[in-house]
Amino acid sequence: MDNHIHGVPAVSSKRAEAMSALPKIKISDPSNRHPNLIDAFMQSPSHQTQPKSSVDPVGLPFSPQVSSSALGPKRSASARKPLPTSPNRSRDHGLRVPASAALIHSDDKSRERRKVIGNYILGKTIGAGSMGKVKVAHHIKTGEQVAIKIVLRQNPDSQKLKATSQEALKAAQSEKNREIRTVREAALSTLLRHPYICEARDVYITSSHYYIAFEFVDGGQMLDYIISHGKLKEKQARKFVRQIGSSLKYLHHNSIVHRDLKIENILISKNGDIKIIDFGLSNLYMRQSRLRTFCGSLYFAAPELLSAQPYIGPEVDIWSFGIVLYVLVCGKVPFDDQNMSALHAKIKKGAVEYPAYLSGDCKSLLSRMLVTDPLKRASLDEILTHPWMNRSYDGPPPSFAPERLPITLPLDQSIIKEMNGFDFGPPEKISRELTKVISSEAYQSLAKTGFYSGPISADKRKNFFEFRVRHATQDIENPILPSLSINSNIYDAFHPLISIYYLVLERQQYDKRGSWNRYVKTPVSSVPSSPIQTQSFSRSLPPMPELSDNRINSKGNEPNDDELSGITRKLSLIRGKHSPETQSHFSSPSTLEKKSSSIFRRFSSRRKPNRSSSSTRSSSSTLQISAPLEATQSPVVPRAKSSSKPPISYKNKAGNSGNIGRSTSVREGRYAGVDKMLNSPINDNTLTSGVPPAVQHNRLLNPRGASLGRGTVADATFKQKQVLNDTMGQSLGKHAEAKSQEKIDPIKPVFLKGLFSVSTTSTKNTESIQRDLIRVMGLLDIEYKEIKGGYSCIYRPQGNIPSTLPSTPSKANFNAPRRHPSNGSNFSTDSYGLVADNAQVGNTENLVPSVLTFEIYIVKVPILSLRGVSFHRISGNSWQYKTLASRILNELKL
Ligand SMILES: Nc1ncnc2c1ncn2[C@@H]1O[C@H](COP(=O)(O)OP(=O)(O)OP(=O)(O)O)[C@@H](O)[C@H]1O
Repeated sequence: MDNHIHGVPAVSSKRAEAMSALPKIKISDPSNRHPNLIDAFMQSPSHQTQPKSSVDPVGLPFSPQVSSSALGPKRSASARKPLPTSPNRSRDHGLRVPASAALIHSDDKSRERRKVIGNYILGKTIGAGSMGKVKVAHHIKTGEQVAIKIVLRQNPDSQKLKATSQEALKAAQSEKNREIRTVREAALSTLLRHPYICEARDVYITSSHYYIAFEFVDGGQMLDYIISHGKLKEKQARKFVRQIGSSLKYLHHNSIVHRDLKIENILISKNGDIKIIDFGLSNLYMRQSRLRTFCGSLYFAAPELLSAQPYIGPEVDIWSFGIVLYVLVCGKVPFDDQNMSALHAKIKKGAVEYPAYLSGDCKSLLSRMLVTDPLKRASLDEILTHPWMNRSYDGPPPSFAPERLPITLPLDQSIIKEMNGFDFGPPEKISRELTKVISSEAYQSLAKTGFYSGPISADKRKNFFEFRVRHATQDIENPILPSLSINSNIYDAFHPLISIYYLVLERQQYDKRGSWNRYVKTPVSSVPSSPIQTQSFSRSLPPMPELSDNRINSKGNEPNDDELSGITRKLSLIRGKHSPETQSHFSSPSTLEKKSSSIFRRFSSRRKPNRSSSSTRSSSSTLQISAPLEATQSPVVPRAKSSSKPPISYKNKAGNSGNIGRSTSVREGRYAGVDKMLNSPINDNTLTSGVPPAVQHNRLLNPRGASLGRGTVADATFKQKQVLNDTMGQSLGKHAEAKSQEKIDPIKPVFLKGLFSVSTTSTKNTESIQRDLIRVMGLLDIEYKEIKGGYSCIYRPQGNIPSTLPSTPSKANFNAPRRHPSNGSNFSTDSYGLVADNAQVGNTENLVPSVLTFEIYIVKVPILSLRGVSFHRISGNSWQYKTLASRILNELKL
């Protein structure tokens, strides 16, 4: 077993020196492990224009004397969606950033000291997962809001690397794998262009962290949506489901499998469309090959993953898609149990209960998706053409894949050079392999016989089939999925190298033209006689530490990664440019969905005025939540206790139990191993490596909420406190001081596209809702403090959260997962494999539920004279959170 971490030299001693040498993206060591990255930046316009001290990307103070001209490299023009500086705009997460960079520098007071990463000023934490934290940030120049995912890098000085124990090796491997995933996520997210997929704007790498800046999706999480609405009407769900289907079609078409599709990874944009996030577990697939990383989130994981059966890829997304559909239309997961092994068994058995209210078509579709045998499970095409999917629509959702022409030789080396981050190896190797694929009989014969997107003729089918079968007999130990055995389109996941070649080419073309011709899908009927002409763009990648050889084998019992090429990994960095034209495309993807059954129509059709005039956002409606409270930082507010306990500040509580749990994904989960480990005792020593505090907490305390994220964190408690502090956005040192009701500002208009249901809106006035909220938070022992527009909350469960009180039946049509408080047991949660690696199943009563952090906003719907509450989860187990939010709604009696 190779436990050496390649290409990761020590950096700490030269960090300060390098900081002053590199102006914008400071790589800590001149002999850094990312020479390509350094080169790229040194050659970039940003380097030439920026004074040395302008920005410290690793969180050092923003230098006030920097001139505005030094702000942000021109080429990193991630300003597709410049935001107004209106104080009325939607949740700003506690950070005010003027659109003019000069404003930022006009004041050299210490209060201007902010954390800056590249072109972005970091704000508060808006999410936390197994990979790390996600913070809101604003572009220094444009004010554009982004969400920056921050992932810890492996510390080359880590003692773990020198240790020889199995546990240390495992931990080191785990960190390494986390890095690989991060790089892959960055590489993919910067290449993908789809209206329903969250796109990365920039990637920054420092000696200690990765920072991936994503477009900010500000309509909330689908999970919150479900909490607000309960289950959705099928018509409403259809819109979302079609969008998810469209995204998957695009991904699979490009040889990409998401592998972590779940309700938490679906966000809603301001204009009411979905955005899929979190490509941390995604990978490239090949029809002739099998993936062997058994990862995902347990509730959403396909049965074959639990049995550690190698898989092609798309089929596991389809299962997860089925679970998501079920959650949307039923308001609960189809397989649930507090006992881990029982839950595994249920998923593997796949017996789904369909509520009587589901339509026949919906049941029919679900029953084709939630098929335990992947060979019999519906293909994506079958799903997308299913009658339920197309009711009231003209046809299946489009993939939004751009028009493509066949690739011809010689290859464009500028593209090859940019095909980094996917473990393809050096350019020469990529070139060699790709040439082989293109020269293959199968590819050539398809190229000659034409390119078709519709049903294929028997002859063509035969060609394809023969090709597949030939390869199958050589490479595949399992039968090929019928739905994947035949290509109906040469561009459809023919080979990962081809897919990435196209994606890079399209990115280059986009960068060159500033437009993205993705919506014109014209069947190509001829083969070009010359190579595809391309323009290069900068996509420089630092080298990635090589994977060690201790990959999982097909038995699923070793750390592993997918094996597509098995060659040296390269880090990837893309600095994509984005143009307004693209934004205009993306601002209204729904226009392509001709008969969208928008659940938002109710509001959007009525209201157009009164939006922030400076807004350049294209959304047809604007979510504007303004503070009922003072805009300045408010002191920590005690619970308005109805109980006799004294108010407790965050600080007091965080010091005791600042653990954040969250339902997360199994980063390298081995569900097969899970089964084996079900009776293993918890071993703390194996848990902490490199995993964010939330995850560590989950690992320690929450068998089903844990994640197999990687990395090292030596002092979990400290980090947990840090996360809490960050999460809460201000220091925790102050004692609580109740705010009087008079301090509440009138709520400014909020315009929400259907984000409310009867359960979350009310004709009550603001003060009344606030009073109720404080009462309920006190009742439920929820710590809170006032923030702009609402409350920032921490819940540290002492026991279970009853989903309802007998006396207060839920108004929300919400079916929380069963969490029985009896016998003092705690929740078990919604995740996932690692847990089982460390937990004693059948002993769930010993598990401690995770801490939940979330926000509650009081909002106003002006035309309807309604007020309401809106939830936003920051961290903690999704289903516990869902239960708690439901309970709050019940008690509020809006
Ligand atoms: N682009 C975005 N816009 C707004 N919020 C985001 C964005 N990306 C992530 N978030 C928030 O951060 C949370 C964590 O993000 P993400 O799922 O990517 O992290 P993770 O560490 O990979 O999580 P997990 O362990 O569940 O896989 C999300 O649930 C969401 O609330």
